[in-house]
Amino acid sequence: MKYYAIIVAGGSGNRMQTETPKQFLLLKNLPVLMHTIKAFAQSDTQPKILLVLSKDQQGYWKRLCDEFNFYVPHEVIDGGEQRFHSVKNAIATIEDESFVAIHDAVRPLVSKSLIDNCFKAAEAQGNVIAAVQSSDSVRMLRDDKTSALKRDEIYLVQTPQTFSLNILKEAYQQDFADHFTDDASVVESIGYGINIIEGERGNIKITYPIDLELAELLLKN
Ligand SMILES: Nc1ccn([C@@H]2O[C@H](COP(=O)(O)OP(=O)(O)OP(=O)(O)O)[C@@H](O)[C@H]2O)c(=O)n1
Ligand SMILES: C[C@](O)(CO)[C@H](O)COP(=O)(O)O
Repeated sequence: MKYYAIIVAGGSGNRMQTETPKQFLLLKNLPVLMHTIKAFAQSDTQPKILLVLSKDQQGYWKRLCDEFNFYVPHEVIDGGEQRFHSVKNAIATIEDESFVAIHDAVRPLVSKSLIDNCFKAAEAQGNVIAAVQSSDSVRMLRDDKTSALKRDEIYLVQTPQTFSLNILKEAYQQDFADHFTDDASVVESIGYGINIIEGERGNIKITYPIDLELAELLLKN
């Protein structure tokens, strides 16, 4: 069986509000994206790495690779307008029967074991996404009223999100919809049930400046 990892790094990081997009910011003296790619390269599964970058950031990435002597093999693919389109562009380049893990470039603390367990579980069940249960109480706002939700029924979704290629090819033929915030929502909308594997509390997504500070603290030397 063949294995692929699609690392999506085609975003502009508006919420981070830094001039340099967050995937290139330094985390313990190495760009965030290099930590993420290394995690996949060091996994037992050894997936082929497809890196999605917006066209206008590809030159910058090449210069960073030279500067940091970063030689992990990977193929660069053009990003799209939304995360959905970036993933779709990468899927279009894969042809062989395979399992594909899709991962946010800005989740650099993902462990090798979570990556391997996601591939194993997806092979057994067709798809799996990493998620953790909420440790906070949760409320829903609807029509100006808030109401409590049952916390143990709520999962906070992470990546990797891992699928067989044929499921992804079918799902990503759809037009984009605003509620497609991750790959599971795209796959679910054509009728597949989504399986969950226990994620990692440390597998944070760098979204706001405080997340980068947290990642610095969490990253082992
Ligand atoms: N057109 C896009 C948008 C996002 N992403 C990637 O999807 C991941 C999760 O997205 P998010 O955290 O929202 O990143 P940004 O879109 O860059 O951030 P923001 O929403 O704050 O602008 C990131 O690794 C991001 O680079 C992508 O590949 N292509
Ligand atoms: C895919 C994701 O990381 C799962 O939590 C998340 O949905 C990405 O959302 P964003 O708004 O693109 O950051």
